[in-house]
Amino acid sequence: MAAVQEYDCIVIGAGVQGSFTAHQLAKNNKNTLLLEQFILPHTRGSSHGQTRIIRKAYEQNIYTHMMEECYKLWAQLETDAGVQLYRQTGLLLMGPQNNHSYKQFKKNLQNNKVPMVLLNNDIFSQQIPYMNLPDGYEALVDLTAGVLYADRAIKAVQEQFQKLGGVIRDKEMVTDIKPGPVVTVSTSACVYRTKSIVITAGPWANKLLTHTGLQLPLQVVKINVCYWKEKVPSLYSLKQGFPCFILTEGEDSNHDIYGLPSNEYPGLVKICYHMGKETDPDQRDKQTDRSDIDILQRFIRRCLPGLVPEPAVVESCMYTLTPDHHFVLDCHPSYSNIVIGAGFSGHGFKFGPVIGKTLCELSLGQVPSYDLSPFRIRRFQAMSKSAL
Ligand SMILES: Cc1cc2nc3c(=O)[nH]c(=O)nc-3n(C[C@H](O)[C@H](O)[C@H](O)COP(=O)(O)OP(=O)(O)OC[C@H]3O[C@@H](n4cnc5c(N)ncnc54)[C@H](O)[C@@H]3O)c2cc1C
Ligand SMILES: O=C(O)[C@@H]1CCCC=N1
Repeated sequence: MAAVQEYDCIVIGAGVQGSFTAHQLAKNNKNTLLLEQFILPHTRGSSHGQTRIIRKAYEQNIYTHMMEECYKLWAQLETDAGVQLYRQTGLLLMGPQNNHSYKQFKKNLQNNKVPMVLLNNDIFSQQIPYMNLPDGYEALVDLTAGVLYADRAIKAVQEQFQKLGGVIRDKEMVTDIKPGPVVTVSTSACVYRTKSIVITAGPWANKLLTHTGLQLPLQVVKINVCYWKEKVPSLYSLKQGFPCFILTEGEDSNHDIYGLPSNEYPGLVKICYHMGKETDPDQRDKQTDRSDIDILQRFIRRCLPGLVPEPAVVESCMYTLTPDHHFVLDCHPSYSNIVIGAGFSGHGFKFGPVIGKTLCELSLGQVPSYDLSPFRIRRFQAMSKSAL
């Protein structure tokens, strides 16, 4: 039988959040192990794929504030790794006139002096040809926004972690956690002992937390990641200057619709609905609901006449939603040496560097750089069922 191995810290889950957390711990001279259940890279969680939107446009000040530092940390990673991870495109935000959420986005951008432009109907048609602004909608552009090259980013941060002596073990599923002043972590291959653990297991968070007697009010949904063909190649391409976009609360939908310019698959534009149907993460492909695609087709027929209104490619990804769609960044209520990063609710990628820094601070018992009250577990109160 293999000897029990010891680490200062073990991070469980090598998606974007676990990878940045492990890197940050290694930067703080902690002997760190990053465990991943699947062979890396894989496409079965929430962090795979080539692109994600990065933006400062948020309704809540805390996110815009965190993004200030995130942009700097993304740039630092680009320099350290010698790869381009960010491409500025701007983010076109469209919302119904007098809509509370849209007004809040605008106000928050203005309060934070984020470079942006307001588009009236005439300017909209000049600046964003081949797109129709829905009747009664307003539009603005967050000029700081753009595309993150997601799969490159994860590879880069994992390589930086390993350069600092960090260890990644993939194809090693955590099967048990025994809390205590020293935590015992059992996997499909080994047993480890460590002073502290960080759980960044994405859609599997509650499955892992069972071992610690905690369940969070998380809902896992499958997202149909749809790519739509341009009728004329490059009409909506990154090279032609087409921006990322978000349509807040579409005319016939309760959730946002968002898109990125064609780039990763030439001639195909990624446009998705910001909600999906519930799934067990281990049974993702059994969830075959496509009602979101009907909503997207109606939107595309009305607003993007240069796209074929039938998805050319549909891939799968998962969101792990909290009831308020804010993250969980906290210590376990009963064990201060178990730190949890979960519930990134479909908008966590861009925050990876700051999430990593924050979870590392919690793990080291340091005062967090940000006010974490919106992200604390206690906000769920009655909802979180602690078996302790
Ligand atoms: C379609 C889609 C579009 C998105 N668009 C954007 C966007 O434009 N901008 C943005 O900022 N965000 C976006 N997001 C959200 C963002 O991608 C997620 O918030 C982020 O990837 C979550 O990362 P994570 O590390 O928490 O989870 P994951 O990436 O799922 O990582 C968790 C990891 O833990 C591993 N794991 C779980 N259980 C175990 C175990 N027992 N043992 C070992 N390993 C385990 C899993 O295999 C997995 O690799 C999008 C998400 C999706 C799905
Ligand atoms: O986080 C993002 O920017 C994207 C787009 C809006 C909905 C969710 N993810």
